[in-house]
Amino acid sequence: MTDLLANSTLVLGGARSGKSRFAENLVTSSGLECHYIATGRAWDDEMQTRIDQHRADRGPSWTTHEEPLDLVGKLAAIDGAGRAILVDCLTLWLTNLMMEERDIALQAAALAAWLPQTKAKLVIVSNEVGLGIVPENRMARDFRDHAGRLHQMVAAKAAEVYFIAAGLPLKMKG
Ligand SMILES: Nc1nc2c(ncn2[C@@H]2O[C@H](COP(=O)(O)OP(=O)(O)OP(=O)(O)O)[C@@H](O)[C@H]2O)c(=O)[nH]1
Repeated sequence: MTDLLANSTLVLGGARSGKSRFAENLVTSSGLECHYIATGRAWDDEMQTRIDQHRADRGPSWTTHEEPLDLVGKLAAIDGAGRAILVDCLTLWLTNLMMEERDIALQAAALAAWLPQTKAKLVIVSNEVGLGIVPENRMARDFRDHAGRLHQMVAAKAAEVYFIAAGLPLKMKG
C-alpha cells in the first residue's frame, strides 16, 4: 500500500504563493513525460492572457489537457507509468462543479479514491482559501467549506502534502 501511495502529492497555497512553480518543478524534475491538466477556463481576456503566458512558460515538453469538469475521467484516460501529471488546480475545478451544480461530495470521493490507484506520478495544486475572515455571501462560504473538505479528503490519500507561502514550501506530510 505504501508503494501505491508514493505517487501522489498535494500542493496547497494562496494566490501567487509560488505553488504552481513548485508543483511544476516536482513534475519536470521527475524525468517522466510531463502532462498538465488545466481545470481553469478563460472567462475573460485577462484570464486568456494569463493562460497563454502559462503555456509559453511551460514550453513544448509538456502536453496540456483542458478538463474543467471530469477530472477523474481525464486522470484515468491519461494514466500510465512513465508519466507525471500536474493538476492545476482543485479550486477552479470546484468552482466549475458548483457552477454546473454537480454532486461535489461524489466527485471529491471519486478523486480521493483515484489517488492510491494512479500509476503516473500525480501532483495536485490547490488554493488554500480558508484562512481569511468569514465571507459575507453564502456562495463564497459554501465554496470555502467545500474546498476545506475536499483538501482534507485528498490530503488523507496523498503520499505527500506541501503548503507554500511566499515561495517557500512547508512539508506537512510524507
Ligand atoms: N484552460 C487552461 N488553463 C490553464 C492553462 N495553463 C494554466 N491554466 C490555468 O491557470 C491557472 C493559474 O492561474 P494564475 O492565476 O496565474 O496562478 P495562481 O494559481 O494564482 O498563482 P500561483 O500561486 O503562482 O500558482 C491554473 O489553475 C490553470 O487552471 C492552459 O493551458 N489552459
